[in-house]
Amino acid sequence: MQIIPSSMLPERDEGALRQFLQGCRDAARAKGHFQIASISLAVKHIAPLAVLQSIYEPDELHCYIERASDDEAVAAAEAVVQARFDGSDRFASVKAFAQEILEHTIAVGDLSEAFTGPHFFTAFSFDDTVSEGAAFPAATVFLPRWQVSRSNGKYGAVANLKVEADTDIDSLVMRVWGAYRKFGAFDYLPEAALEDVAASPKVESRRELAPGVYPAAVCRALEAIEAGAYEKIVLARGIELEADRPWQPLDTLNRLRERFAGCFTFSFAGGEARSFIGATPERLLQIRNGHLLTEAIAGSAPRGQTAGEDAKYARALLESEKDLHEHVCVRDSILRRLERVGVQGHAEPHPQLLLLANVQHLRTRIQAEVGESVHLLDMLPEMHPTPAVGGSPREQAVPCIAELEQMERGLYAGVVGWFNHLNEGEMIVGIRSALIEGKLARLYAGAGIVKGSDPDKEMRETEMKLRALLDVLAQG
Ligand SMILES: C=C(O[C@H]1C=CC=C(C(=O)O)[C@@H]1O)C(=O)O
Repeated sequence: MQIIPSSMLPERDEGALRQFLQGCRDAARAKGHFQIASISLAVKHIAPLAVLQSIYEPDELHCYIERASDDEAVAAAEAVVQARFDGSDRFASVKAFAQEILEHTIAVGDLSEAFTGPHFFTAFSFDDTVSEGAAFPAATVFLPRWQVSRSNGKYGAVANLKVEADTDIDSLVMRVWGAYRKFGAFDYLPEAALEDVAASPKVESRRELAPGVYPAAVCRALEAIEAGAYEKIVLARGIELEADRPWQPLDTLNRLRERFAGCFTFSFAGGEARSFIGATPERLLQIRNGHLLTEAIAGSAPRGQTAGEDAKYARALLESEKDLHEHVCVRDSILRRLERVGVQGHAEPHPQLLLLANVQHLRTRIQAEVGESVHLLDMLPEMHPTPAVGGSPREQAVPCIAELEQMERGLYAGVVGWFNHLNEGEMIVGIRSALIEGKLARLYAGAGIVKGSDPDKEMRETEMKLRALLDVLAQG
C-alpha cells in the first residue's frame, strides 16, 4: 500500500483532493488495474450507530462493532470491493483477497490514529462450509465505501473509492465533498425520520428450531464423554420468533449497547436484507501495535436479585469443579493453539468473574506479543472455534456438533471483525446473537457440556443466555 502523508491533502482543500485523485487515476492507467483511494479524516464528533441507522440500506453490506465500556465504536457500510469464500482455506482466501487489494491502494491522511486507513470487515460462519441457501456464506469480506469511528474520545471518517482508468474525477471530487459535508455535520434526525417512528414489533409466535432435541443431545454427549470420545462439547439450541411487523435490528442494537456496555454489540449484514446482530462478551482476538489480547470465557451462573444472592452464585461458580474444569479446558486450548503459531501467551493466574446483566462467567485474560511475525488471519484457523463454543479435543468434538444439535449454526458462534494493513484487528465470537430477516428472528444460545453436566441445568442456562436478546428485541 502506498501512503501519502497528510500534508498532501490538507483538510477540505478541494484542489489537493482533485490532485490526489488524478494521481490515483494516473496509477490506474499505468498499472492497468483499478486503484483504491483511501481518504482518512478526523471529524469533530460522530456517532457510528446513529450514522449507520440513518443511512441504512437493506441491500448494502455493513458491519458495526461497539464496546461502550472501551469508548470504541466503528460502523462501515457499502462495499467498494467484496468477496465470499467457502471451505477450510477461507481464512487464507480472505487474507489473500485483502493483500491483493492493498497492493492497489493509495491512502492519504494522518494514519497514526486508530481506525484510519483502509479497514476490511469480515464475518465467518461457525463451520468451514455452509449449506446451499444458507443466510450467510462461510466467509464474507468487504472494504467499505465509508467508515466512521469513535476511539478514546477521537472521531474519524474514512472514504474508500475505486478509481479506474476512465473515472470522471470531477464527479468523484463532488462525491467525496458531499461525504465530508455529511459526516462533518451529520443530520441524525431529519424531519422525515421523526415522522416515521413505528411502534415496536410484538412477538406473535415462538418455536424451537429443533423441537425436543436439546436435552437428548446433552444426554448423548454425556455418554460420549463418559466413553472417552471427547472431554468437552458445546451444544446450542435456537428459537425462532415471528413478530407482527419487521424487526428493527438497529433499534435493538441501541438497547443492547446500553444494557451490555461491557460486551461487543455488533451487526453484520451481507446485503440481502438480513442482519446478524448481538452483544457478545467474548473477544476471540485483538491485535494492536503488535500486542495480542484474547480470553477464555467459560463457566456460567445466574445473576442474583440481591447483592447477597449474586455473591452466593458468584462464589459457587468460582468453586464449582465442573465449571473450573470447563474453563481450564478453554484456557489451555487457547494457550496451546497460540503456541502452534509461534506465539507465547500469558494467562492471568486465576479466572475472574465477568458480570453481565443477565449472567456471570469465569474469564481469564490472555496476552502475548506478536509483532509482525504472524498475520492475524493466519491465527484464526487455529483459534476458531475455541472450546468455549466448539469442544475439546476440537478434532473429535466439533464434527459431532451438527448431528447432535440438528440445526445449522450459520454465523452463530462464528467470527465477526475487522483487520487493517498494519496486522491490527479485532475479531469477536458471534454468541448471544440473532439472525434477523423481516419479521423473523432466530436466536441462539449454547452451553459447555463436560462430565457432571446436568441436561435440565444446561437447558436453563441456554434460556438465561437467550434472555439477553429476548428482553431487548421487542422492547419499545
Ligand atoms: C456458547 C455460548 O457461551 C459460551 C461462552 C461463555 C460461557 C459458556 C458456558 O459457560 O457454557 C459457553 O461456553 C453461548 O452463549 O451461546
